[in-house]
Amino acid sequence: MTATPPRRVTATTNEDDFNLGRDESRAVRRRSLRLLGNLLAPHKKPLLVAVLLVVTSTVGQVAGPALVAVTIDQAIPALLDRGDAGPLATFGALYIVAAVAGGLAAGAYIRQAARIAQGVMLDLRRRVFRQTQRLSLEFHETYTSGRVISRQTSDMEALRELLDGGLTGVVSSMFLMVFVAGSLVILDWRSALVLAAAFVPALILTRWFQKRSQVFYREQRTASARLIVKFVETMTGMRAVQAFRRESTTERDFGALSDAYREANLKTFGLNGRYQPGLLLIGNVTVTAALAIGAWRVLEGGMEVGVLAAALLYIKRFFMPIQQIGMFYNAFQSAAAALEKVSGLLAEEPTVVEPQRPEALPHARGDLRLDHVRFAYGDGPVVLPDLDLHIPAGQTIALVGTTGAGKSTLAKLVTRFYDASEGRVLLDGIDIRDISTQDLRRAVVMVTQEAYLFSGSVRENIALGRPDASQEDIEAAARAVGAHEFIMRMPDGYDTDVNKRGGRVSAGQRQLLSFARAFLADPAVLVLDEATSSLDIPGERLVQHGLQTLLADRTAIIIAHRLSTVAIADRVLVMAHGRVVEDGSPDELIAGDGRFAALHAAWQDSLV
Ligand SMILES: Nc1ncnc2c1ncn2[C@@H]1O[C@H](COP(=O)(O)OP(=O)(O)OP(=O)(O)O)[C@@H](O)[C@H]1O
Repeated sequence: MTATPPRRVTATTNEDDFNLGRDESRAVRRRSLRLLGNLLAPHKKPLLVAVLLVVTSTVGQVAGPALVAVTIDQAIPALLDRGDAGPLATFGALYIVAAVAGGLAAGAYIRQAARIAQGVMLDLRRRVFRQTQRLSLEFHETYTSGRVISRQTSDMEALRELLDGGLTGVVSSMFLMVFVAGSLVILDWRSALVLAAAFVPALILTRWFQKRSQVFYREQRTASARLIVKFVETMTGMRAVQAFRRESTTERDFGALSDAYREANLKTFGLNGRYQPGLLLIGNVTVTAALAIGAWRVLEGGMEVGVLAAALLYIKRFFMPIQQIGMFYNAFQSAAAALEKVSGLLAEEPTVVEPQRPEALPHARGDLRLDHVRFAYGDGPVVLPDLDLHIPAGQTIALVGTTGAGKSTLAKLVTRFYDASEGRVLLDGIDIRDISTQDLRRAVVMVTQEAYLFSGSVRENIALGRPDASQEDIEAAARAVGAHEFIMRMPDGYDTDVNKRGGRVSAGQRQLLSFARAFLADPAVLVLDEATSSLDIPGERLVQHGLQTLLADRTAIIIAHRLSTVAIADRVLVMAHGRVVEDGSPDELIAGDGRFAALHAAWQDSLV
């Protein structure tokens, strides 16, 4: 028995686990913080300005109670005892100045923070988009598009919510707490001791809340991502869902996932429902205790009334921001969990890497060689054990074989969507890993079954691989593959929008458009996954004719599903279990008694 190979761990491997181990959790946190630091780095100066503004506004706020104390203890007695209104006017004016300066600075701080936050979001959105395009096909085949979508939508939204409102509040709250505590120590250290005693249970409660909510918020993010994945999957697979009457099953699954999401949300709210009243209670008890002790000290003559009033105001103010922090903790946890996921996606590395020192290949001839290629997807079983193959320039190969034989895999290796696990793929004698992606993509083009059309005009869709192509070139390509006539019959000809009414094309027409696209790109090697859908006979003839024009003079590998395609090939390769089991011209193989001869006979039978 062979031992199972260890699971390959990449940055996104553990993103669905919301109960991470201690080390893993730390590593994930560190990764998010690194990303955050990286995102904030270009905003150092604006950040400094924001800090100065928040400090100014906090000083304005903490000045209030201190001014109340001196007003009660000095200014009012001065007026009452000596009829001197001077101190009252001075302290009153100072109070107004502090309030106005604090308010203005707070406003400016909010605007400054918003500017930084929007800058960070813009940068992050772009990074995620760039990264998803940079990552290799291997990543996209395992990390579903729904997940990428939830990274770019709901996770971004969570971060935006935090940066737009929450964070600004939390930062100013924290400053306020520190300044209030400092002022209280200066004003009356005994009252500060009462506050310090209350701070301990508040801290314990906050820590308890933090720990549990971290798990709950991860759970919430995961549940929300699962919901989006399910939704996107159902929408993209709507035809299959309806064709196989899967509506009730998918609805049930979606319902269960929605329910899990609701549960996850409820858990976080439940936690908050205990945390906030807890804090409120601690705050009120502290104010009461400070009042009782203070009143006793005032009676004993150890404390002035104004100082007591100011101390009580400070204590009340100290607990206000904790509550605010508690409230924003929601947004913070959500955003932290979102940042963890986004940072995981950003930390992924493409499996197919651009060569360090690429060899130039501006004009490939199209000579292909697979030199003892061995291949497995990730840690999976070996799909191609040992493929040794030479395809001279200009040859048209038809690949046939049972399903799962490895035909598409071979195509993905030749186009370098994946790299061989062992052995080499050579184009004109150069290892394709040493050819720059740009040269390789120009030399080798893959036409897939789905013949994907992007929103836009027919012209733009044909010119996909050569956006600077002239109208003449585009039209010539369309004429060559036999697409010109039907394009001209469309409402706006080449300018018809493929997503609008009248721009909808049939499966065969779609294929012709993708042939025109490939013809215009003019690669030396063409890899073509023939559509399995059967076309009507005129449609098939049209496509066949287009295909023949497209193939002329280039090296071509066609994953063939039609007998007519095999007939135009120079050479047929029959694959089974990742090996080439028959190799020869169509005529040679038909004359023999191998698999292809049997397949050919069956095909012919199906045609009569
Ligand atoms: N992305 C992937 N990850 C893991 N295994 C894969 C992946 N794609 C294909 N395989 C496996 O590799 C093997 C070969 O698949 P491949 O798609 O190359 O076959 P094929 O000959 O093109 O089949 P078909 O004619 O049905 O398209 C199959 O066993 C398949 O399960």
